[in-house]
Amino acid sequence: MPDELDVLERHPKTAKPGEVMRPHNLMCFGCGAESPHGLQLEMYAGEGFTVEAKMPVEQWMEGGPGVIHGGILSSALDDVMGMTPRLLGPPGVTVHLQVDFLQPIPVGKTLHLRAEILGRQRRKIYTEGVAHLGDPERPVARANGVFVTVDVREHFAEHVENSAKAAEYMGGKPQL
Ligand SMILES: CCCCCCCCCCCCCCCC(=O)SCCNC(=O)CCNC(=O)[C@H](O)C(C)(C)COP(=O)(O)OP(=O)(O)OC[C@H]1O[C@@H](n2cnc3c(N)ncnc32)[C@H](O)[C@@H]1OP(=O)(O)O
Repeated sequence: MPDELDVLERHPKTAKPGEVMRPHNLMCFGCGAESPHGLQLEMYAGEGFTVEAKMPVEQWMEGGPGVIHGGILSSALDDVMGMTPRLLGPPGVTVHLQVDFLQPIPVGKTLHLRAEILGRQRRKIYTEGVAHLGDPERPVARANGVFVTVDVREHFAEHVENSAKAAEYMGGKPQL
């Protein structure tokens, strides 16, 4: 993370602490409530520059026998960290993701996910994510992500027709 950082300020219209945050997109693999094969994470704004979510570790998420697949865990951390730019204003897309897997995460447990903005410089938002199984003092994974804010209309213009929600997005009435 660079030394010279911008001042962080919560956007006046962002969710207040304890409120649910709108999904990136109803079909988002991480947070989309209509994504049929997705994680369907419900995210809550926390205090300061934080976002929280809980994810039951289900059988279909298995990687090694009885434990979560690392890619599923990475996706969940990516998406929770990826929600934090919304606390400041425009959404950001992941440009860098790093995950440390500290402990095996058993199927049947509930994963507690928390992301926090560490700093911002221009369009770059530096974040960290932590996962635990109920005891915040015993993290099972840690992550860092860098997100770059984008003008969503411009950024997705070339690809939005591939979305399952293309008609709504292109009709100018996105159901976010
Ligand atoms: C119509 C539809 C409505 C839909 C409404 C939905 C809205 C909701 C959307 C949100 C969705 C999120 C979903 C979850 C998170 C994903 O899953 S996102 C998916 C994976 N990520 C991607 O596809 C991003 C691919 N990358 C890109 O498209 C381009 O790299 C970007 C991000 C647009 C940046 O390109 P650019 O605009 O040309 O900017 P660029 O100057 O290259 O970089 C900007 C700054 O970032 C830095 N940077 C770039 N890459 C890196 C890197 N890898 N590491 C560190 N720094 C970097 C640059 O050095 C530069 O820094 P400064 O010059 O300011 O110091």
